[in-house]
Amino acid sequence: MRYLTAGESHGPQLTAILEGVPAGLSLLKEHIDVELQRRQKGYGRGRRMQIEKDEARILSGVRHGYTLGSPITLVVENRDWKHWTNIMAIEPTEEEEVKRKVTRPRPGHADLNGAIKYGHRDMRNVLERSSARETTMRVACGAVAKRILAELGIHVASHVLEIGGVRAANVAYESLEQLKEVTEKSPVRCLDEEAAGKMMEAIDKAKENGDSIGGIVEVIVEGVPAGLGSYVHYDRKLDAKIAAAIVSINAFKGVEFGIGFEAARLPGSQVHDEIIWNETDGFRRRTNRAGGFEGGMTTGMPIVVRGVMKPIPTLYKPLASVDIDTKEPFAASIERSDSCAVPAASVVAEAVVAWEIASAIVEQFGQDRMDVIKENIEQMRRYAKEF
Ligand SMILES: Cc1cc2nc3c(=O)[nH]c(=O)nc-3n(C[C@H](O)[C@H](O)[C@H](O)COP(=O)(O)O)c2cc1C
Ligand SMILES: C=C(O[C@@H]1CC(C(=O)O)=C[C@@H](OP(=O)(O)O)[C@H]1O)C(=O)O
Repeated sequence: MRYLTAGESHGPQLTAILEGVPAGLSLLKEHIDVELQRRQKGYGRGRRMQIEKDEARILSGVRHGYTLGSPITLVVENRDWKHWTNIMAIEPTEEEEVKRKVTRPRPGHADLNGAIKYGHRDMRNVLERSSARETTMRVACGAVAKRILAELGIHVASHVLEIGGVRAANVAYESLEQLKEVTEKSPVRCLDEEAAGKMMEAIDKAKENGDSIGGIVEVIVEGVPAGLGSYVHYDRKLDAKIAAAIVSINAFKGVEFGIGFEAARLPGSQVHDEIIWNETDGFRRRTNRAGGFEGGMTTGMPIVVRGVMKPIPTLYKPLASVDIDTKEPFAASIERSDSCAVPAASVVAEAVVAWEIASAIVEQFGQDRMDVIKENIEQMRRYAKEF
């Protein structure tokens, strides 16, 4: 499966075309809208999220509630477009252009590199597309992937582990259902209520100071059979694909699986997961420090992947920059901005991970039909149990 997204942040709409989604998947607009709304929540976001009410329209590839196997087109309207029509669609006079042009690149955003790469003297032509508004469509595509996974008994959830240096305690959760219940109620999508309060304080403080903060999110996937992905080529390793998907999210700079970077500091005896066997479950691991991957393939244990999000680049107290026209030093331009988008980004992380896993399943277990995929995956599960 693959998808492309299109659309400017302040243009009329966002579009995604999804290719290779199997036929016979039950898919309703509501399945997508629930996920879009989850992405819009989260403490620390700016005023834009009060303007937008993201909902999807399904324009192709679905009939009477089921996918057809043909390309699926999804669109989401930008409500903010009506405030930006002038700037986005009407050609300015020379005088207006000088006033409107964005010429002061923000450190940490795509402005300067994008302007150099595409030859734009008005960096609005860069920021419109480099904006994380695009993650709306990644969540829409992820919602379709989650529908595939749910039909196969595979479930995805996420939570926020850290914001601005405040770390959640290792709160054990009973099940993914319970984890979802708690995180959906938390304004910062955190399992640890006490830490959540401190995270919100840290966000308030950053905002007051005209600053921004980042954090760490964790995505967990349960029910994935062993042997998904492959060790035979670099580009068939599923953990590598997931790592790329996480780092492709705007402002994500690092990724780890299981105990992650901690593995560098521990001896092998405390890193690798011992193999056990019993009649009912077949092979399992005693622990899951590997986070569900060995050799680019799933182990059958839950997938646990974390992503690091840097602080938002747009600061109300802007950093030093240089005007690209005058070459004079200036404070970078101030665009309306979030102070922290880590909770929202955890929903995006879920979506991109779900997409990679669903794609690997469709590729490995029969590409065209949901019923065939279901049968094949059940057969693989039986085979692994009896192995
Ligand atoms: C959900 C979400 C919301 C974001 N909101 C903002 C924002 O309001 N202002 C901003 O400057 N950057 C925001 N970002 C981050 C930028 O889009 C990102 O830093 C920029 O595209 C540069 O890419 P890079 O940080 O991956 O190098 C957001 C990111 C995400 C995931
Ligand atoms: C619009 C979204 O996020 C935007 C991501 C973003 C950026 O630079 O990445 C900048 C802000 O855009 P604006 O200047 O219009 O407020 C965020 O609001 C969204 O998540 O839907």
